[in-house]
Amino acid sequence: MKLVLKFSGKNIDPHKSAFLKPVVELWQKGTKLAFVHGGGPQISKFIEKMGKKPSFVQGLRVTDQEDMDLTEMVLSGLLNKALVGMLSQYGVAACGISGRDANLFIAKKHIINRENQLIDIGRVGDINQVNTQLIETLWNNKILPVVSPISSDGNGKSLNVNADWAAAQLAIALRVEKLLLFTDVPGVLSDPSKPDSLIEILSVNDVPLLIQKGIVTGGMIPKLQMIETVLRGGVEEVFIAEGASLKFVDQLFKGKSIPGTRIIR
Ligand SMILES: Nc1ncnc2c1ncn2[C@@H]1O[C@H](COP(=O)(O)OP(=O)(O)O)[C@@H](O)[C@H]1O
Ligand SMILES: CC(=O)N[C@@H](CCC(=O)OP(=O)(O)O)C(=O)O
Repeated sequence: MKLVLKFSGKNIDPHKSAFLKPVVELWQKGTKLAFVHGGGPQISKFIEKMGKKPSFVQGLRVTDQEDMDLTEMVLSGLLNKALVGMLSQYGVAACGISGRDANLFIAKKHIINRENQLIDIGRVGDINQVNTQLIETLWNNKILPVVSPISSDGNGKSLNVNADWAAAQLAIALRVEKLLLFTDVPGVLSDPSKPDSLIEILSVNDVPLLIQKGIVTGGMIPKLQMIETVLRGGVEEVFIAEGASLKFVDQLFKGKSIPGTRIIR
């Protein structure tokens, strides 16, 4: 079994490692795992420390060169290495890499087209090439890859890529069965103010309307925008849930439902 698992920054507490236990169990059972992580709140904290106000367009961070440097330090440095450290405490040999290592992710600059107006949000990228060689090498040596989404622009510089998109492109390139995205809400909600309005099964065809009607906003937009590409790319299922659902993940492989939203073709 092959899996890409993504944890958002909201799920990561560098001082508490218990949230990683289910990841360790999956890995120790022999699942081929690539662990992609975000770090949105942690990046924003450092940008604020510089006296700046973080800003987002369609759920993507507006990233000038100074923000890019901070983003790379926080994602590929601080958080990536904290995760590797916590996994090593559980006896797991993990290797922290970013999309820049061995050209894992090559990206081009992302331009937003809003009502026929092109909006430049700085050093933000879209991955257009994935080289999985490094991940395969790590797997072959029983080393768990921990992946920061910072990508190469193909000219030796970095681009800031949304961690959901990085996880999605990796899932397609590695031909995994499932892409599991863990966040701070129980899944996709039909009324975001009501945690009990969970949509348990969502068809990819319903996504444009959810965005158009304003039911899905903010960071949930980039999450859902890439799902059609992922499912077309051969991944069977995308699952969006709260971090706590990870401990039930075995059930998902037995075809049983667990708390969260399953998105299928
Ligand atoms: N319909 C919706 N259902 C669930 N969450 C939604 C919805 N619309 C907007 N959101 C927001 O999306 C957020 C998740 O996206 P984001 O903050 O980018 O997550 P992550 O940090 O996991 O990448 C939720 O915290 C919630 O505030
Ligand atoms: C372009 C863009 O928005 N990049 C994200 C990358 C981190 C991320 O996606 O982290 P979460 O999964 O915790 O949201 C950012 O700068 O916040």
